[in-house]
Amino acid sequence: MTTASGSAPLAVRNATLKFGGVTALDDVSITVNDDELLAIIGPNGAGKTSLLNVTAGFYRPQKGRVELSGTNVTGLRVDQIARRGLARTFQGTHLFAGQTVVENIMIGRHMLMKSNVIQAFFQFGPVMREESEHREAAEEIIDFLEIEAIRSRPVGTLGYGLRKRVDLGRALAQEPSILLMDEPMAGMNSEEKEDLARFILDVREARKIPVVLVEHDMGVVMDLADRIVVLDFGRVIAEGTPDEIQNNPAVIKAYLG
Ligand SMILES: Nc1ncnc2c1ncn2[C@@H]1O[C@H](COP(=O)(O)OP(=O)(O)OP(=O)(O)O)[C@@H](O)[C@H]1O
Repeated sequence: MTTASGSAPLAVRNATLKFGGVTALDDVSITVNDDELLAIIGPNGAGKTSLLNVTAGFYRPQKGRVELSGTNVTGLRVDQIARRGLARTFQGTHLFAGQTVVENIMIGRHMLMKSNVIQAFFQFGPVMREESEHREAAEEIIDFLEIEAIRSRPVGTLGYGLRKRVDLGRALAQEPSILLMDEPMAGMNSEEKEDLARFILDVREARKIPVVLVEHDMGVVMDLADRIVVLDFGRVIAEGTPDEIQNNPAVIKAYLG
């Protein structure tokens, strides 16, 4: 399935990324279709985070390209790609520990704000209206993620599972058309994993956006993914449904070494 324009929401085409002598990605191509959850798995050092970083504009591949709905975005800055609808959550979290939950979620909204300081000076009314619309959107996300009780707490005082949920809230506040999640379950206990898995399913239901999930927890991957791409030593070694991947000899070999 593709968008109305006939292009997939995200395509990475023949990306090669090298760090000195290390080839992190070697001619990697992936396509993410409308409304699907694509998981990217592979042993440590396989290139999963590098692939997300190339996609989000943190790294520019030496070869290949990244397309969002058919538009080449290779070489654009991270914020330019984010404004084109790509949001991500991070390994660990990228939140401001001293700021409250609401403030951190509002940071995601700022990406969308039209007003600048000069407008704020001359056009108080419209700017206030815009600000209040963004506050309302942030409040909806807080409801959706069931974090009302902690809305005024500094993020640094929260446990890991809740911080990850706020990070998801910050990403959703950007109103993305595609969401990348980098090892969201790492460091979580099983209850926190179940909670986050439920929210990922809810996001898909409510927003109808594709999600790209890099994750080591195979139980989570097999439960959530529509399709899986397997990387090993920077190359795609398999691609298929969870059933196909679990029975793929090349995948079993990569994991068992
Ligand atoms: N900034 C960097 N500088 C140098 N080498 C890097 C850098 N980032 C990644 N690499 C190397 O690129 C390769 C792929 O790393 P990457 O982090 O993408 O793998 P990964 O599959 O995400 O691993 P993990 O599951 O351990 O997070 C590794 O050999 C890694 O050491």
